[in-house]
Amino acid sequence: MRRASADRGDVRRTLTLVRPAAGGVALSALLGAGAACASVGLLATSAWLIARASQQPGASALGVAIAGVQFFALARGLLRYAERLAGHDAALEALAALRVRVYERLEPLSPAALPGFREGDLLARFVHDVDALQDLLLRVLQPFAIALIAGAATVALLWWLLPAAGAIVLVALLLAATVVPWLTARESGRAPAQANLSSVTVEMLDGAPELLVNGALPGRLHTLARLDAELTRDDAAAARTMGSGRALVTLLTGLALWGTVLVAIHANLDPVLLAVVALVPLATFELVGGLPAVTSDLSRVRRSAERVQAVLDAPVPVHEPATPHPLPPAPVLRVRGLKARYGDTWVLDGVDLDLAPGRRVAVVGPSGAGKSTLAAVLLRFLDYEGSVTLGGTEIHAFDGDAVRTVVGLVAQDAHVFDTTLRENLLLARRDASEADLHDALDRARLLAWTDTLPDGLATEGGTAGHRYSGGQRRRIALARADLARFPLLILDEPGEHLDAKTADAVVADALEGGHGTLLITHRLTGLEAMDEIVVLEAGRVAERGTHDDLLDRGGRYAESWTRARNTR
Ligand SMILES: Nc1ncnc2c1ncn2[C@@H]1O[C@H](COP(=O)(O)OP(=O)(O)OP(=O)(O)O)[C@@H](O)[C@H]1O
Repeated sequence: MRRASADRGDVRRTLTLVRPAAGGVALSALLGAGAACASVGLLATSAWLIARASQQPGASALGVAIAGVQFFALARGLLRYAERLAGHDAALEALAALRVRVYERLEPLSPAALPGFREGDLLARFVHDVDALQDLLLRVLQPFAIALIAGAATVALLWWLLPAAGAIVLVALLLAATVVPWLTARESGRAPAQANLSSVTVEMLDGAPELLVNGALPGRLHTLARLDAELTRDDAAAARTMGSGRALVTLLTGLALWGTVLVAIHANLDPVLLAVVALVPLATFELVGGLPAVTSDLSRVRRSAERVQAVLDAPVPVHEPATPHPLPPAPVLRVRGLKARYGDTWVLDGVDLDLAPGRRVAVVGPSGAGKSTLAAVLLRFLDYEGSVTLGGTEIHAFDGDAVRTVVGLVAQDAHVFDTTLRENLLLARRDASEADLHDALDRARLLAWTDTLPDGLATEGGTAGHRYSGGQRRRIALARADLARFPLLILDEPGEHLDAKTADAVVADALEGGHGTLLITHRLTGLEAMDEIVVLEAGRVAERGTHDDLLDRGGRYAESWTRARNTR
């Protein structure tokens, strides 16, 4: 019960999101109702014309009816065309508004809070579920409104001709519009089943090499086949209930037709009008016949609304200011007593740090110490407590995107897009010239490699740049950061997954360029060049100083450094 009202709440909230399209939907429903009424009119005038013509009156007696048939036939076609146009226009407008809304919500979630959703599931929510929501307008609200208006018009016409016939059709229509959809209503499990299928497929494709090596692929394929069978079963069950619904409506239509004919005969109705009374309900029952599908669509839309609203309701990890402060001229970061958390778990507690152009700071510490979280705060991906100022102003007073024009990131898993090398570089600066690209590649030491590529910068890298080596991908990310010319740059594990020689070279090159550098690393080599090394442990600063200071102190850093040197 609580679930049903929560679903209704989600549908209602979805409706408020698509409110800009309300005018278009109302217009399209009116046009559709007009087309349905024209169908009723066409059937009525045709029935009258055929029945009257069989009595062989003069041509003048049929003139108006002939004009009526032409008018209704033409009006029906034109109105239906206009209805489709207006309806799809409104639905596409609503869809665009929804997609933008969901995307706007995903964007701030992506760096810190997306792990709450499985990748494929998120894709299904963004693509299938948002798509399904347009059906709320086109396949639920609109058909219902059209059936209501056209049904009322038919009953009114019949009531005027013969009240008993009007009453019979009214009862049959009410049964077809309420009891039949209620009988055939079923919970649609399509959205979750489709999301499961999508999650497992994405995960399987991403982890294909590991699954193959560990012999786990057959198991995954089996799961995939089971989920696929579930989806097929759900679709088949939906088709069966829909078929039963349609059969019940057909039965009601037949009974209503017999009923109207019998009462018309009993009332000694004029034979010409009897033909009209017998045929007119057909057009309306055709519309009502679609209502069982509407309830099944509504159930599907509810599931999708619930899933989309879950994304929209996910807590935002960072709050943007209502009126952002303009960026300061001096890109100087000052961190004092910084605390940060995920949910209720604090992962940074009392961190101090200073970063300015030309200054090099390394943050080292064991896995889970909070190094990447510190980067997330400085990049405005995560809210914080304590103080983090940029040019003297708290960074939460600036727009997050503006902060990220000052503080750049070369992430541990920097993404290389499935496009050309040139496009991957231009991501950092759209207006970069060939000379700029050349210089950036040179500084990232990629030129010797790119010069050997037959297609040069037009070389495609494949999915996530898998046609490049790990070192090349890392250097592409460095070249991108170089092009963007960030005054302050965070390098998150630039040497990770690279052999020691390549890693040392990448780190050394990354420090060049005059920008302020925050180097996050496990590797303790090459840190002699840093102005300060901050050792984080469980979110707190355990030690800080230069490489020599820390070695002299003989603490945690000196211990780790000596151990690392001995294993080299
Ligand atoms: N998005 C997240 N949601 C919840 N907890 C998180 C999230 N990201 C990190 N954590 C937790 O916060 C703590 C600090 O993680 P963080 O990634 O900052 O550590 P790290 O020092 O960068 O580790 P590593 O060196 O392994 O990358 C860890 O306990 C981690 O499990």
